[in-house]
Amino acid sequence: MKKIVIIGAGGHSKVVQDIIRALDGHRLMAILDDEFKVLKKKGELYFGPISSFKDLFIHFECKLIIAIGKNDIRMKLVNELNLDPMDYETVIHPTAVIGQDVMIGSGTVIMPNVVLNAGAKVGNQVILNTSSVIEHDAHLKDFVHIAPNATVTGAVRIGTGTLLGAGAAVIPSIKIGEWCTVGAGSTVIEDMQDELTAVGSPARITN
Ligand SMILES: CC(=O)SCCNC(=O)CCNC(=O)[C@H](O)C(C)(C)COP(=O)(O)OP(=O)(O)OC[C@H]1O[C@@H](n2cnc3c(N)ncnc32)[C@H](O)[C@@H]1OP(=O)(O)O
Repeated sequence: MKKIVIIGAGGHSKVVQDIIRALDGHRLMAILDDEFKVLKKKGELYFGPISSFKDLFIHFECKLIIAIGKNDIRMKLVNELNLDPMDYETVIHPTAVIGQDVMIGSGTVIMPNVVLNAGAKVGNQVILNTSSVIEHDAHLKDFVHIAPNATVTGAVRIGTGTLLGAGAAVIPSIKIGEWCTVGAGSTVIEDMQDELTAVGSPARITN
């Protein structure tokens, strides 16, 4: 039975907790967030500040998930914790459909009803949120978040830390840079350089 420690106690964490409960062979052991001051067991679960993961790692063989939706904060924490990628659990909801020759990085969370098609590559600490579709041969770098119902079509490239908003779509072979934001419901039909925001259909740059 894999023991799972979740960092983060917000809305995204609630969904990740549900996924762990839905997975055979996994047991949720702790929720860590700096809103908790000291490590304490309540019922079946430990609650404590983020730093208390070290105590848990000493006493138990466990894996960590950073369940924080904001890409920059997730990256900051990964850098601060400086752990081996093997210390992070990669989570795939049982209803997700995963194609052949797919690569999925460490700490990545794949939510219910996601479709990840053949030849896709997904980096570390990525969120593929509920019912998103990642088509064949698309490549997503680390810390990307594909929000619910968004569609990444064939051979698209998405850079580190980019958020594709809920229900957004990207047409085939488009390249989106690092730390971009695509508004909810928008349609990206042209390449985007780093650190840009685009909204609308077709999506237009707003910064
Ligand atoms: C499980 C979960 O909940 S996952 C959550 C995933 N998150 C999302 O999907 C949210 C995505 N975020 C958005 O769509 C936001 O609107 C952003 C980031 C694109 C823009 O946010 P802000 O910077 O606060 O922009 P603001 O609201 O001031 O709008 C700026 C302009 O863009 C327009 N705009 C903003 N968002 C959109 C959008 N999604 N589509 C079209 N136009 C938009 C506004 O109407 C406004 O236009 P105006 O200048 O003509 O009045």
